Amino acid sequence: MTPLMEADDLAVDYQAPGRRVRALDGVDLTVARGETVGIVGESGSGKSTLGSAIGRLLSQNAQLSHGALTIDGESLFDLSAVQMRRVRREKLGFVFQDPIGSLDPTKRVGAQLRLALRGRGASLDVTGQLERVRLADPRRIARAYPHQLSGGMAQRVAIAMAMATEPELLVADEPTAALDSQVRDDVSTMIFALAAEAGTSILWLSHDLAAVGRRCGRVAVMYGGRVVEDGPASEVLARPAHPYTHALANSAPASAAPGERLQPVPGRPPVLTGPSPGCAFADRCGFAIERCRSERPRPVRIKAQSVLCHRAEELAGSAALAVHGVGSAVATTPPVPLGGDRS
Ligand SMILES: Nc1ncnc2c1ncn2[C@@H]1O[C@H](COP(=O)(O)OP(=O)(O)OP(=O)(O)O)[C@@H](O)[C@H]1O
Repeated sequence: MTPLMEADDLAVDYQAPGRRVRALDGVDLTVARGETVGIVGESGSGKSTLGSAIGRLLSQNAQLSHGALTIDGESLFDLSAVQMRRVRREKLGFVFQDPIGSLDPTKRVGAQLRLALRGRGASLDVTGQLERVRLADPRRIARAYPHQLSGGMAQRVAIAMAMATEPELLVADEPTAALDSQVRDDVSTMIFALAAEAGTSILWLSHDLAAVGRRCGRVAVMYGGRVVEDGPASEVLARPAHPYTHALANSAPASAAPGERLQPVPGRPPVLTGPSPGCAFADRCGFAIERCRSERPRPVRIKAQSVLCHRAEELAGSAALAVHGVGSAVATTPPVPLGGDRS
């Protein structure tokens, strides 16, 4: 069956002053209908570029270098602007980190919600849409301007807009990172519940491994603009098969026992100016051999995981990649199931 979303060897560059930055260096990833996929990785690994590419919402200085991105079999970079707007309207929803910045500051919430819903086949019942995202006193909220809302309220409005048409895929780029910790969990729970009701797949871009492990069925780990490990969240986070996932999982806050110091991933992530000749993690990897620096790894299957590492088979199951903590947090909480396949 055609996957809902497929990135095939997707490479995207940014032209920055005086240099070119390769943000995506051959991403391979699929999202099936009804799946919840978390994308994790350090800053600069390419998560937001991938999320924006899915809506063809990349900044003007971005350029597709090669590869393809399809939604429901339609190749996004081959569509006209009109066709792309249709795909966005009918199939995609987006929620970003900065909720107030994603709303129009000059328009009342109700007016912009109505504008966003018009022509999208969604209910124009603005109050009802605000109630769905559990906003108390929706009439008052509809009359408010974005600056009169708290971050949590504004994010709920943005979620109402994104979910009103029951999109097939919701791309959520760190949607709770700017919120207070007590609101964060409520907002995440609500997004996953609304998606489950609507049968919407989720691509959840996040730094928070533990939250991804609790909420997503699958996790894709990005490094240097590639997906270096992909598989069931409980497996990837508890029994990583890529040295980078291992380092990341051990640096995640949930992996530290009380009083224990986190072990940051040693070194700094790369800023690529072109295709990486080998594994982009080689300079920071304790297991790297010469081949890692000169030959790009191809995907290897390790149990349910797909891994980009020359030494994955050798390292599989060894104590060298044991994770403390974050994996057990994941294993005890099954991900929220989605509402089923709409095809
Ligand atoms: N508009 C831009 N112009 C130039 N370079 C950019 C631009 N946007 C992103 N980059 C660069 O592209 C690379 C990937 O960035 P991206 O924002 O996609 O990563 P990320 O994993 O989402 O990071 P974060 O978690 O910090 O949001 C980085 O090296 C970043 O500096």
